[in-house]
Amino acid sequence: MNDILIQARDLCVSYRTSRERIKVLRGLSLELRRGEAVAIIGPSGSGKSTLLNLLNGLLRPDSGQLRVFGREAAELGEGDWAELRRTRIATLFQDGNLIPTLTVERNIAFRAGLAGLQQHGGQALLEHLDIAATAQRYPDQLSGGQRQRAALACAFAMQPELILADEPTGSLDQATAQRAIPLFFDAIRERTVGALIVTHNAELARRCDRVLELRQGALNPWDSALSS
Ligand SMILES: Nc1ncnc2c1ncn2[C@@H]1O[C@H](COP(=O)(O)OP(=O)(O)OP(=O)(O)O)[C@@H](O)[C@H]1O
Repeated sequence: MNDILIQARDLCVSYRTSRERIKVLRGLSLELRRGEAVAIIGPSGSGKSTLLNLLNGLLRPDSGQLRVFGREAAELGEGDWAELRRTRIATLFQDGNLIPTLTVERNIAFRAGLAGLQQHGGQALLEHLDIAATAQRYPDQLSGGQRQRAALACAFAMQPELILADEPTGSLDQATAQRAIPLFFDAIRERTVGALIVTHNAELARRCDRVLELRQGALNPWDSALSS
Protein backbone atom coordinates (compact mmCIF):
# COMPACT_ATOMS: atom_id res chain seq x y z
CA MET A 1 0.00 0.00 0.00
CA ASN A 2 1.35 3.40 -0.97
CA ASP A 3 1.74 5.56 2.12
CA ILE A 4 1.97 8.84 0.24
CA LEU A 5 -1.48 9.94 -0.86
CA ILE A 6 -0.55 13.25 -2.45
CA GLN A 7 2.77 14.39 -3.82
CA ALA A 8 2.75 17.78 -5.48
CA ARG A 9 5.82 19.58 -6.75
CA ASP A 10 6.06 23.08 -8.18
CA LEU A 11 2.41 23.23 -9.19
CA CYS A 12 1.26 26.32 -11.06
CA VAL A 13 -2.38 27.09 -11.73
CA SER A 14 -3.89 30.15 -13.35
CA TYR A 15 -7.33 31.22 -14.50
CA ARG A 16 -7.86 32.99 -17.79
CA THR A 17 -10.53 35.58 -18.22
CA SER A 18 -11.11 37.56 -21.41
CA ARG A 19 -8.95 40.35 -19.96
CA GLU A 20 -6.25 38.73 -17.91
CA ARG A 21 -4.48 35.66 -16.67
CA ILE A 22 -4.72 35.27 -12.89
CA LYS A 23 -1.83 33.28 -11.49
CA VAL A 24 -3.10 31.62 -8.33
CA LEU A 25 -0.74 28.77 -7.45
CA ARG A 26 2.89 29.58 -8.19
CA GLY A 27 5.17 26.66 -7.46
CA LEU A 28 3.16 24.91 -4.74
CA SER A 29 4.61 21.76 -3.20
CA LEU A 30 2.90 19.41 -0.75
CA GLU A 31 3.10 15.88 0.55
CA LEU A 32 0.30 14.15 2.44
CA ARG A 33 0.61 10.69 3.94
CA ARG A 34 -1.92 8.14 5.11
CA GLY A 35 -3.03 8.81 8.68
CA GLU A 36 -1.97 12.44 8.50
CA ALA A 37 -4.16 15.52 8.84
CA VAL A 38 -2.92 18.80 7.44
CA ALA A 39 -4.69 22.10 7.99
CA ILE A 40 -4.47 24.77 5.30
CA ILE A 41 -4.99 28.36 6.26
CA GLY A 42 -4.61 31.46 4.15
CA PRO A 43 -6.23 34.78 3.34
CA SER A 44 -9.36 35.04 1.23
CA GLY A 45 -8.51 34.66 -2.46
CA SER A 46 -5.15 32.98 -1.77
CA GLY A 47 -6.17 29.84 -3.68
CA LYS A 48 -7.37 27.36 -1.04
CA SER A 49 -10.43 26.25 -3.03
CA THR A 50 -8.31 26.17 -6.17
CA LEU A 51 -5.92 23.76 -4.43
CA LEU A 52 -8.76 21.47 -3.32
CA ASN A 53 -10.24 21.46 -6.83
CA LEU A 54 -6.87 20.53 -8.24
CA LEU A 55 -6.44 17.61 -5.85
CA ASN A 56 -9.97 16.53 -6.64
CA GLY A 57 -9.34 16.39 -10.37
CA LEU A 58 -11.73 19.24 -11.18
CA LEU A 59 -8.87 21.49 -12.34
CA ARG A 60 -5.67 20.74 -14.21
CA PRO A 61 -2.34 22.43 -13.38
CA ASP A 62 -0.52 24.56 -15.97
CA SER A 63 2.74 22.99 -14.93
CA GLY A 64 4.40 21.01 -12.15
CA GLN A 65 4.04 17.43 -11.01
CA LEU A 66 1.12 15.88 -9.15
CA ARG A 67 0.87 12.29 -7.98
CA VAL A 68 -2.29 11.00 -6.30
CA PHE A 69 -2.32 7.53 -4.67
CA GLY A 70 1.02 6.97 -6.36
CA ARG A 71 -0.35 7.68 -9.85
CA GLU A 72 0.71 10.48 -12.15
CA ALA A 73 -2.25 12.87 -12.31
CA ALA A 74 -1.29 13.84 -15.86
CA GLU A 75 -2.08 10.27 -16.90
CA LEU A 76 -5.52 10.19 -15.26
CA GLY A 77 -8.53 10.80 -17.49
CA GLU A 78 -11.94 12.16 -16.48
CA GLY A 79 -13.18 8.61 -15.86
CA ASP A 80 -10.25 7.81 -13.57
CA TRP A 81 -10.88 10.97 -11.52
CA ALA A 82 -14.61 10.21 -11.32
CA GLU A 83 -13.78 6.73 -10.03
CA LEU A 84 -11.42 8.18 -7.41
CA ARG A 85 -14.10 10.66 -6.25
CA ARG A 86 -16.63 7.81 -6.02
CA THR A 87 -14.49 5.42 -4.05
CA ARG A 88 -11.39 6.99 -2.50
CA ILE A 89 -11.63 10.78 -2.24
CA ALA A 90 -14.33 12.44 -0.14
CA THR A 91 -14.76 16.15 -0.77
CA LEU A 92 -16.56 18.29 1.76
CA PHE A 93 -17.49 21.70 0.47
CA GLN A 94 -18.84 24.54 2.58
CA ASP A 95 -22.38 24.17 1.30
CA GLY A 96 -22.38 20.37 1.65
CA ASN A 97 -22.92 18.13 -1.35
CA LEU A 98 -26.18 16.42 -0.60
CA ILE A 99 -28.59 15.29 -3.27
CA PRO A 100 -31.72 17.42 -2.76
CA THR A 101 -34.20 14.74 -3.84
CA LEU A 102 -32.99 12.13 -1.33
CA THR A 103 -33.55 12.02 2.43
CA VAL A 104 -30.50 12.19 4.68
CA GLU A 105 -30.62 8.43 5.22
CA ARG A 106 -30.81 7.79 1.49
CA ASN A 107 -28.06 10.30 0.78
CA ILE A 108 -25.80 8.28 3.06
CA ALA A 109 -26.80 4.94 1.54
CA PHE A 110 -26.35 6.36 -1.96
CA ARG A 111 -22.90 7.74 -1.18
CA ALA A 112 -21.79 4.46 0.41
CA GLY A 113 -23.32 2.52 -2.49
CA LEU A 114 -21.29 4.52 -5.02
CA ALA A 115 -18.19 3.42 -3.16
CA GLY A 116 -19.44 -0.19 -3.37
CA LEU A 117 -20.36 -0.48 0.32
CA GLN A 118 -23.56 -2.08 1.61
CA GLN A 119 -22.72 -1.60 5.29
CA HIS A 120 -22.06 2.01 6.13
CA GLY A 121 -23.00 2.53 9.78
CA GLY A 122 -25.00 5.60 8.73
CA GLN A 123 -27.37 5.53 11.69
CA ALA A 124 -24.49 5.44 14.17
CA LEU A 125 -22.84 8.34 12.35
CA LEU A 126 -26.05 10.38 12.52
CA GLU A 127 -26.39 9.63 16.22
CA HIS A 128 -22.79 10.56 16.85
CA LEU A 129 -23.35 13.85 15.05
CA ASP A 130 -26.58 14.40 16.96
CA ILE A 131 -28.82 14.51 13.88
CA ALA A 132 -30.46 11.06 14.07
CA ALA A 133 -33.87 12.81 14.09
CA THR A 134 -33.21 14.21 10.61
CA ALA A 135 -32.69 10.82 8.91
CA GLN A 136 -36.00 10.96 7.03
CA ARG A 137 -35.77 14.64 6.08
CA TYR A 138 -34.67 16.17 2.79
CA PRO A 139 -31.67 18.52 2.68
CA ASP A 140 -33.84 21.63 2.26
CA GLN A 141 -35.59 20.71 5.52
CA LEU A 142 -32.34 21.01 7.49
CA SER A 143 -30.55 23.95 9.06
CA GLY A 144 -27.14 24.91 7.64
CA GLY A 145 -25.33 23.17 10.50
CA GLN A 146 -27.48 20.02 10.17
CA ARG A 147 -26.76 19.95 6.43
CA GLN A 148 -23.06 20.20 7.11
CA ARG A 149 -23.23 17.32 9.60
CA ALA A 150 -25.26 15.21 7.16
CA ALA A 151 -22.57 15.89 4.52
CA LEU A 152 -19.93 14.77 7.05
CA ALA A 153 -21.88 11.55 7.66
CA CYS A 154 -22.03 10.90 3.89
CA ALA A 155 -18.29 11.47 3.57
CA PHE A 156 -17.43 9.08 6.40
CA ALA A 157 -19.95 6.48 5.21
CA MET A 158 -18.03 6.03 1.94
CA GLN A 159 -14.90 5.15 3.97
CA PRO A 160 -12.55 7.31 1.92
CA GLU A 161 -8.78 7.17 1.93
CA LEU A 162 -8.44 10.90 1.35
CA ILE A 163 -10.65 13.68 2.71
CA LEU A 164 -10.50 17.14 1.12
CA ALA A 165 -12.48 19.51 3.28
CA ASP A 166 -13.31 23.17 2.90
CA GLU A 167 -14.30 24.64 6.28
CA PRO A 168 -16.03 21.41 7.40
CA THR A 169 -17.14 23.01 10.66
CA GLY A 170 -17.92 26.46 9.22
CA SER A 171 -21.69 26.25 9.83
CA LEU A 172 -21.45 24.58 13.23
CA ASP A 173 -21.72 26.28 16.59
CA GLN A 174 -18.91 25.63 19.00
CA ALA A 175 -20.60 22.80 20.89
CA THR A 176 -21.53 20.94 17.70
CA ALA A 177 -18.08 21.46 16.23
CA GLN A 178 -16.65 19.94 19.42
CA ARG A 179 -18.64 16.78 18.70
CA ALA A 180 -17.85 16.65 14.99
CA ILE A 181 -14.12 17.32 15.22
CA PRO A 182 -13.24 14.07 17.03
CA LEU A 183 -15.07 12.16 14.26
CA PHE A 184 -12.58 13.50 11.79
CA PHE A 185 -9.67 12.39 13.84
CA ASP A 186 -11.15 8.99 14.72
CA ALA A 187 -11.62 8.33 11.03
CA ILE A 188 -8.14 9.54 10.23
CA ARG A 189 -6.39 7.49 12.92
CA GLU A 190 -8.49 4.31 12.75
CA ARG A 191 -8.81 4.02 9.02
CA THR A 192 -5.54 5.68 8.15
CA VAL A 193 -7.27 8.32 6.12
CA GLY A 194 -5.30 11.36 4.98
CA ALA A 195 -7.04 14.70 5.33
CA LEU A 196 -6.40 18.14 3.94
CA ILE A 197 -8.59 20.58 5.79
CA VAL A 198 -9.05 24.22 4.87
CA THR A 199 -10.13 25.82 8.10
CA HIS A 200 -10.15 28.86 10.27
CA ASN A 201 -11.29 26.82 13.26
CA ALA A 202 -8.39 27.01 15.73
CA GLU A 203 -9.43 23.82 17.52
CA LEU A 204 -9.55 21.85 14.27
CA ALA A 205 -6.21 23.26 13.10
CA ARG A 206 -4.58 22.54 16.47
CA ARG A 207 -5.50 18.86 16.25
CA CYS A 208 -3.92 18.50 12.82
CA ASP A 209 -0.38 17.15 12.46
CA ARG A 210 0.72 20.22 10.53
CA VAL A 211 -0.64 23.64 9.69
CA LEU A 212 0.41 25.13 6.35
CA GLU A 213 -0.24 28.62 5.15
CA LEU A 214 -1.10 29.35 1.54
CA ARG A 215 0.29 32.71 0.60
CA GLN A 216 1.52 34.13 -2.69
CA GLY A 217 0.74 30.88 -4.42
CA ALA A 218 2.83 28.56 -2.26
CA LEU A 219 2.50 26.58 0.98
CA ASN A 220 4.73 27.21 3.96
CA PRO A 221 4.68 25.96 7.55
CA TRP A 222 2.49 28.32 9.50
CA ASP A 223 4.39 30.33 12.01
CA SER A 224 1.81 31.35 14.59
CA ALA A 225 4.36 33.64 16.22
CA LEU A 226 4.58 35.72 13.03
CA SER A 227 0.81 36.02 12.77
CA SER A 228 0.08 37.17 16.27
N1 LIG B 1 -13.15 30.53 -12.29
C1 LIG B 1 -12.33 31.56 -12.00
N2 LIG B 1 -11.99 32.45 -12.95
C2 LIG B 1 -11.16 33.46 -12.67
N3 LIG B 1 -10.60 33.68 -11.46
C3 LIG B 1 -10.91 32.82 -10.48
C4 LIG B 1 -11.80 31.72 -10.68
N4 LIG B 1 -11.92 31.04 -9.51
C5 LIG B 1 -11.14 31.69 -8.61
N5 LIG B 1 -10.54 32.76 -9.19
C6 LIG B 1 -9.59 33.69 -8.54
O1 LIG B 1 -8.51 32.90 -8.06
C7 LIG B 1 -8.08 33.37 -6.79
C8 LIG B 1 -8.14 32.22 -5.76
O2 LIG B 1 -9.49 31.87 -5.56
P1 LIG B 1 -9.91 30.73 -4.51
O3 LIG B 1 -11.39 30.60 -4.56
O4 LIG B 1 -9.11 29.51 -4.77
O5 LIG B 1 -9.43 31.40 -3.12
P2 LIG B 1 -9.74 30.97 -1.61
O6 LIG B 1 -8.44 31.05 -0.88
O7 LIG B 1 -10.45 29.66 -1.59
O8 LIG B 1 -10.69 32.15 -1.14
P3 LIG B 1 -11.82 32.22 0.03
O9 LIG B 1 -11.11 32.02 1.34
O10 LIG B 1 -12.34 33.63 -0.11
O11 LIG B 1 -12.86 31.17 -0.27
C9 LIG B 1 -8.95 34.57 -6.45
O12 LIG B 1 -8.25 35.73 -6.82
C10 LIG B 1 -10.17 34.38 -7.33
O13 LIG B 1 -10.74 35.61 -7.67
